[in-house]
Amino acid sequence: MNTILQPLLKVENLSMMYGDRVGCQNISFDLRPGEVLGIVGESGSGKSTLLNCMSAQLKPTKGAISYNTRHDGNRDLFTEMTEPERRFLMRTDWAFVHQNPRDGLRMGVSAGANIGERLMAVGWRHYGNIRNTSQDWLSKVEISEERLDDLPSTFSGGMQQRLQIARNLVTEPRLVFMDEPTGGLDVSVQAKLLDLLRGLVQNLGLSVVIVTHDLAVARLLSHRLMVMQNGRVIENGLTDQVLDDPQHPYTQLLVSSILQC
Ligand SMILES: Nc1ncnc2c1ncn2[C@@H]1O[C@H](COP(=O)(O)OP(=O)(O)OP(=O)(O)O)[C@@H](O)[C@H]1O
Repeated sequence: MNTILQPLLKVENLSMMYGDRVGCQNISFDLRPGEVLGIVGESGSGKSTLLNCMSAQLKPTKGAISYNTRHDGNRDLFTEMTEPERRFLMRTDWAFVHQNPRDGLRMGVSAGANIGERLMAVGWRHYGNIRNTSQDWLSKVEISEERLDDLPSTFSGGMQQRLQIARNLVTEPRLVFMDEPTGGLDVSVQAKLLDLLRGLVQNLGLSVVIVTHDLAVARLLSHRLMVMQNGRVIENGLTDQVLDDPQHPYTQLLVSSILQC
């Protein structure tokens, strides 16, 4: 069988409860290689809970999540992988872009070290190569190479976010989780960042799960869209289809509220 066509990530009947409170409930879907999946919904609908479970940062109360590993095929994240194996995945095959770049960067070390550190985590040792690759990635995310030795705290919010993206993508992960990557930025900065992200995702053929409350971001980046409400997925389909012809009343409301803005 051609492994390329197999799902990279498989989520089956996933539920997460916080005591009596529902985080997310009965969620199932596959993520294929090279696919960008957008998750939208109002605040408190369960988007972050789902993203955190999928990225193994939160152990679901029920259900299964399996990942098609490079060497051992499909493995369940929680019943078949150990904690060190999950952490290794996070440093190598996976990446996580946080809404607040401060959560994804080390603010006390230089921009170059932020990028180089990820390379060292996957075994790079040659200082010159690490520095050159870090420099290349700075320019890929449109930051002047002269800023290589500067601390991220001397960067603007948009630059910090681009640095976080460089740090995450430098090791060529197969799967990238993004939590509101353009949230908290000015509209003009957002547009530029979105353009950059779209180019990188296409060129690198990344599989991405992106949580956003912004339908314009979802439309621009994602192939497929899941709409969440009260912890459940209420609509799921190709992005254009969901946004142009929403079936669920809540999605219709969401789409029409954007059109009225
Ligand atoms: N650590 C927690 N303890 C208890 N309840 C939680 C916790 N985290 C989330 N919840 C609850 O789970 C539900 C889903 O929250 P979640 O943060 O996943 O939503 P969200 O769609 O990501 O919201 P937002 O867009 O505001 O980040 C909410 O009812 C929330 O109150």
